[in-house]
Amino acid sequence: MDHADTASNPLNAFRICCLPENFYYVPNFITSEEDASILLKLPPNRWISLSHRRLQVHPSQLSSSNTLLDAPLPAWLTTTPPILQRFEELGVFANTPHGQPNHCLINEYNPGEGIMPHEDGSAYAPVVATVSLGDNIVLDIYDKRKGENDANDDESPGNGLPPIARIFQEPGSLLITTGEAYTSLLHGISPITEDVGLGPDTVANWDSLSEATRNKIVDAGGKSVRGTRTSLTYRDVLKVRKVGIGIVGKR
Ligand SMILES: O=C(O)CCC(=O)C(=O)O
Ligand SMILES: [Fe+2]
Repeated sequence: MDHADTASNPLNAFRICCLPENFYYVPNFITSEEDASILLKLPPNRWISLSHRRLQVHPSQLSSSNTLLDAPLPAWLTTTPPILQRFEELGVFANTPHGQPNHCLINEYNPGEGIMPHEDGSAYAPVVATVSLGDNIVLDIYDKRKGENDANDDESPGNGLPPIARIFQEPGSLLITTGEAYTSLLHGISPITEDVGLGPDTVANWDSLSEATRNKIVDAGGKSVRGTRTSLTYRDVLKVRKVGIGIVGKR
């Protein structure tokens, strides 16, 4: 690691090497106590059931034109624990229009659940910061281009080819996806009950995992059994509509 490089961009210390730019994996971004306390604060009445996961959207869903109605994110997603301050220290949203996230999608996956390969799209600045809670999970990364042999296979997002990389996310970790990694790649989570074939050659961020995690995977023969894993995916919505000002000004 180059010190000058890290001084100009603190995230450089966490870049996952050998993947398209840029994925950053920050282990222990929050403590296990903070992890547990956020899970307890998730409002039970905000879940939207989808076919292979549950979802919450804070502060609210985007409009059909991808516009966010201006409203603060709740304190349990921003200040207690001080997640936004930690983003600032790392410069996560330093180059986005609002300089900080204004939107958070929360996903919950039980064993056997997942999310199809997809891209997050142009409603957001090209930065997603994902805090993982509860348990381990593997994120699969796919090339967006179609494979040469599957011209008729529009049904297979991620072009039907195997993932180009796998990123193992421990609870308490932060994964940042930005730049080319945001715009040129797809990501997804397989709807399976255990992630298999894991090791130094198959997990892109293997060297950043805790020793305990690595030992557990190795002892299990490259396997990690899924539990319930929740993700907080922070984003900066480009179009924001302020409410109230126009009404106050009118007579
Ligand atoms: O749960 C994750 O880590 C991925 C979620 C995701 O891709 C999304 O919400 O767009
Ligand atoms: Fe996504």
